[in-house]
Amino acid sequence: MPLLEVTDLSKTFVNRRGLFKRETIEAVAPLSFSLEAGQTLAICGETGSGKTTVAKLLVGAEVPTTGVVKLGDEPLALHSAESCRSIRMIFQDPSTSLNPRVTVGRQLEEPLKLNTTLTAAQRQAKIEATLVRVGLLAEHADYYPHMISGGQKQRVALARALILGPKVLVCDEALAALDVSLRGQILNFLLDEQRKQQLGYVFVSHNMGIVQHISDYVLIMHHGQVVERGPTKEVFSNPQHEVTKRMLMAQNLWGN
Ligand SMILES: Nc1ncnc2c1ncn2[C@@H]1O[C@H](COP(=O)(O)OP(=O)(O)OP(=O)(O)O)[C@@H](O)[C@H]1O
Repeated sequence: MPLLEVTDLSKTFVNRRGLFKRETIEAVAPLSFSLEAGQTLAICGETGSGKTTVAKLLVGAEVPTTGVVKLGDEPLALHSAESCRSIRMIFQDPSTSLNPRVTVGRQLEEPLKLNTTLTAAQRQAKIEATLVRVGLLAEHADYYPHMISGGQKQRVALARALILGPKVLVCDEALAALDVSLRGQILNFLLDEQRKQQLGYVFVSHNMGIVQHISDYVLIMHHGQVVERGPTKEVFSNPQHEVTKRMLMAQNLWGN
């Protein structure tokens, strides 16, 4: 049985234009896919293709127009404790996703307070262990975000995503803001965690180099539709759709 099974997930936004006019945007046309434990599915596409909307639908940050997300054989209810614990998201820019006025420790404690029955001492121990797990120090719990570097902030974001022991991580351009060497370190960490914990990753990115390195399967989106899908190796070595070819060529990964 797949770890995550998505059936006919779609999102249509309705924007008001003036008093009487409405404009509908089909950001994601009905989309189905499944993800096995320990595997990575990449969702790629150019700007505005619907990638981020898919990521937000998976973690319940947007309400779907249609569709079901199942974790194992259970449909996930929006904002249920189970979905908050099991599917966690890492955003592109940790400097905007971390609260500048709250210490790292308190930001990590928040999901524990909301989703577990751990005592204060148990929460503290969990926070320190998780900071060490992502390559930081226990003392970083007392720091404010402005006191640490961009790479360390991304590790805090990882710690916050991992602290509840999720089964699926959704990474939306999570490495885009990092320089190449930090990106390599975080990528290796993600791959290591995946191997140890059998995590499933949904990796949203327009960086085809990273996608090639990290993913087993790939979906290419264009204007809300999936235009190409398959095992990453096959799609990258023999792209069929114009958009896939264009993205690979633009990043010197095909046809040169
Ligand atoms: N809250 C919203 N209200 C109205 N339209 C929206 C909303 N969020 C996204 N859209 C529209 O849905 C479409 C898909 O947007 P989305 O952000 O998912 O694309 P994307 O592929 O992630 O793009 P990018 O790489 O630029 O982040 C776009 O046309 C966008 O303008």
